[in-house]
Amino acid sequence: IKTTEGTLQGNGGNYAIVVARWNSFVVEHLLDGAIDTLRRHGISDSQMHIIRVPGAFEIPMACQQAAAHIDCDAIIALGAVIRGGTPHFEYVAGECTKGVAQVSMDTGKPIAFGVLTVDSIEQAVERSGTKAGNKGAEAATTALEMVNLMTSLK
Ligand SMILES: O=c1[nH]c(NC[C@H](O)[C@H](O)[C@H](O)CO)c([N+](=O)[O-])c(=O)[nH]1
Repeated sequence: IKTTEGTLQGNGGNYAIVVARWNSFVVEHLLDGAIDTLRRHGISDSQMHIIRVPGAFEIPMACQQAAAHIDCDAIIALGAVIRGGTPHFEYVAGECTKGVAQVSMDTGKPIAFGVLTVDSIEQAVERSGTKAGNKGAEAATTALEMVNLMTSLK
């Protein structure tokens, strides 16, 4: 059975990292995890481009513009949508998730989804470098693998 899969080897790919400013006390740890993971796989800082947006709702648009105008082989989307007791959470989390998936398919660019959608600040802290790992680091690993996969499929 022929199988193609991406390795986690460093590569010459360029990585756009779209980062939301909302809940930055958590999101900055996701960013640190993503950058550290890329560096440890041999990606140089010159292969990374950080794009900052106000909140998760703006992430899809920034991903779309990055895919269109920036030389990037993959995008890493980082943010934290924390349920604040308002229905706002549902709309923001839902639109961000749907928007990122849509942009990835429309542009053919891999977008690693490192946007936390959690019920509490504690859950967000757990997923940004404590008990439940670092979702930013995981997203960076996904991006590396997808860049290598895309190369293998060509
Ligand atoms: O990134 C987030 N944006 C949030 N809202 C802002 C939104 O992403 C937009 O920036 C805003 O609506 C302006 O368009 C959040 N909440 O409202 O809870 C949140 O938890 N996280």
